[in-house]
Amino acid sequence: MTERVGELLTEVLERNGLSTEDLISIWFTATPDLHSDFPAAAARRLGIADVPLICAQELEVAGAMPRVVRILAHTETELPRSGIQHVYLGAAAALRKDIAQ
Ligand SMILES: O=C(O)C(=O)C[C@]1(C(=O)O)C=C[C@@H](O)C=C1
Repeated sequence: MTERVGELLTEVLERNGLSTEDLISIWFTATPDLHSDFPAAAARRLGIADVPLICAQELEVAGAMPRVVRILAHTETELPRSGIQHVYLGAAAALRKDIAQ
């Protein structure tokens, strides 16, 4: 979990030209089958220490993709909404083919 969440956060920051200083808060969700750690702990291991973080469980919907951590990050940015890169790694790219980069 730590490695993959770190990878996702790093991609979100890099692809949007952001640094950890631009982060206001981050909301994580994990599917109900993930129990090894809090995604927020992975963020702190990346040095994101002074940012409010929250973890919640994704809805348990029949047929939903298992083993997914989602991040909703609130950030400072000059980018217009159309310029924001939405990051879906691996199989998760199938979840939002319309916005996954
Ligand atoms: O964007 C995702 O990760 C999705 O799985 C899609 C979607 C949605 O329908 O918009 C579905 C469930 C999640 O809680 C978030 C968003």
